[in-house]
Amino acid sequence: MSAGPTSGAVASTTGAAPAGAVLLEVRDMTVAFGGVTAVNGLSFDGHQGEVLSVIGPNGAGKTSAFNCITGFYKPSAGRVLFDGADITGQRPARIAGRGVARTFQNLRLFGELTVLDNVRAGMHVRLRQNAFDAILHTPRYHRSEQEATDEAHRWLDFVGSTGDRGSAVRNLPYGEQRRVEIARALAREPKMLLLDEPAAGLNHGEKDQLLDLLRRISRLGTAVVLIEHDMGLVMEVSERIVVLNYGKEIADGTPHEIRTNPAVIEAYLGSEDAEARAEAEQVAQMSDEEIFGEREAQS
Ligand SMILES: Nc1ncnc2c1ncn2[C@@H]1O[C@H](COP(=O)(O)OP(=O)(O)OP(=O)(O)O)[C@@H](O)[C@H]1O
Repeated sequence: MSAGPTSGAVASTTGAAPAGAVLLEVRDMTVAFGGVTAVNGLSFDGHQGEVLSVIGPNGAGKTSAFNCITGFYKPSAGRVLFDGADITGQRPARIAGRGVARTFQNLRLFGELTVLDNVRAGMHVRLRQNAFDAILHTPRYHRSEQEATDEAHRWLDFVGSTGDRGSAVRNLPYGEQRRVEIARALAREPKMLLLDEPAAGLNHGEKDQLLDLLRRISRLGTAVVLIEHDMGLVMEVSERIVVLNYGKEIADGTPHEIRTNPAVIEAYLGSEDAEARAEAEQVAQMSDEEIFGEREAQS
């Protein structure tokens, strides 16, 4: 078993592919629910070590696309390739085993389990234990359990979790629970991490911490794919942005290209959804210096 974030083990698990290599290939993906076509012929790539955001007004098909990539839905048509392998329609556990981890729009932690056990649950697939070890509690089993506990602590440190790690996770404030969910996903040492609206419900300070965390995850060599409505965060953290509207991709480019793309502005401003219009206004009011200056200063 690897030794967690402080050892640099995560970067090594991202495989031999060179930085920037294509990791995820979504090809002509369609997702239909009865009469509703949630995703309509979507194609995009995700690259190793990249922060990619998928944005679009409510109902644009972002979560449905995530669900297909991670095996929670089967696409009605099209293919998903990850790290060169066709994963279309595979079960979530199989896809996770290939190095794809995710978090959910609505938290999916084991509420009654401790914070520590929630994170340890994220790494059980990697533990070198067999039934023999587990039943007889062999020295190898104890060693492996201790290593898992140590590693869970390191991931919780990494995400900046400060809550009581021995208490039930449901007792933690919401922002803390979000961090624990990310720690659990990272404990799988994924090649790619998909985050569905990680800033939802966070206060200003927590969003700043999330921005910093996303950058640190990216520096580990893990590709990050983000669904997010907070346009300030999206513009600041993303290397590339894919924009969906009514299930179709309407743009794919850098934050600057997306911010000035007339089709994107129209999709947001033309939306009946007040939240989407507010997002568009938020971005329109930001200057390039405001969005990119801080990033350049830190890079
Ligand atoms: N399980 C489902 N059954 C039926 N319709 C669904 C299902 N999941 C999503 N849809 C529909 O598919 C469309 C796309 O939904 P989806 O949740 O993927 O959009 P989204 O871009 O993630 O939206 P949001 O930003 O609000 O989370 C919507 O019209 C939605 O009502």
